[in-house]
Amino acid sequence: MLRNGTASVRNDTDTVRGVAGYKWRMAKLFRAVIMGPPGSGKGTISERIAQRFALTRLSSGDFVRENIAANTDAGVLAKTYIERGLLVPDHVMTRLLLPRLEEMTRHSWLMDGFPRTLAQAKALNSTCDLDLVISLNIPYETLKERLSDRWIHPASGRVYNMGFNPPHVQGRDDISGEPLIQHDDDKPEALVARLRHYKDMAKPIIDLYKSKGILHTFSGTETDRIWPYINSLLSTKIPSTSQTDTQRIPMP
Ligand SMILES: Nc1nc2c(ncn2[C@H]2C[C@H](O)[C@@H](COP(=O)(O)OP(=O)(O)OP(=O)(O)O)O2)c(=O)[nH]1
Ligand SMILES: Nc1ncnc2c1ncn2[C@@H]1O[C@H](COP(=O)(O)OP(=O)(O)O)[C@@H](O)[C@H]1O
Repeated sequence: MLRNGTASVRNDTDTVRGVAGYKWRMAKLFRAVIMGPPGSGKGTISERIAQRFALTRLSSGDFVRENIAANTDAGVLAKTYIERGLLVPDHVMTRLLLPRLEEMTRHSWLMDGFPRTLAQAKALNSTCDLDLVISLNIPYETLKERLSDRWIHPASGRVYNMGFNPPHVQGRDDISGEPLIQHDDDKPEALVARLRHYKDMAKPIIDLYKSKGILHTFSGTETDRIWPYINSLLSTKIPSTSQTDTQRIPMP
């Protein structure tokens, strides 16, 4: 259920009476979060989930970049932190993200990159009821190998790995043909600190979702081997019409 003042849609099957006396059944919506350390495959798996289950894929990093590009107040503020390699403060992130989620009353979605702190998890919790949280548990050595081989198309956020999913033309984005770049913080020396930071921040969030009974953890070294488990879990959880907002059906 989205719980802001204006938007309010039950996050379960609901019926409303429409014009001309039809009853409409609101299809059940599905809201999920994917968590994991840097390089754990959140982006790669989110993309697969979004395609397979027709969910809207949301990325906090994309929201931040959009706001920076559009010069919104929150974007201008966020930029000052990102330029210093810092996380954006909780109150700025929630100001950026929660109104967008509240607009998505008719969509099923999967969020990548938020919440990253317990305060964010609590703010999200007060806005909507999550159905499921996926947590990826990937060994450090695997993360190190993957990230040292990761190339990004900065404008779109498309991600490549020279072994796993290389671009068609080396060093170039498949869609735009623009050059790919490597992030400094994907280098091994920065990675140890990033992973430690992730563990510290994620633990209370994971505990929270565990206590709510919505946490599902997947461990392994290869996305292709983890994916079938995620796929079969979601197949049991996501209604086939997840993206449909309403269906007109005869009701007794
Ligand atoms: N070799 C190998 N590479 C993989 C596998 N799964 C994903 N990758 C690659 C794609 C990327 O280059 C890199 C990291 O994957 P993602 O960008 O999907 O990870 P994530 O979104 O968690 O990272 P982030 O939080 O954005 O730093 O590893 C795999 O099973 N094997
Ligand atoms: N939930 C969040 N809390 C705080 N800052 C965030 C959050 N999500 C994104 N950001 C900011 O936006 C930047 C880009 O995010 P993202 O694309 O997820 O990249 P990365 O995985 O490299 O951190 C982050 O480095 C951080 O400064």
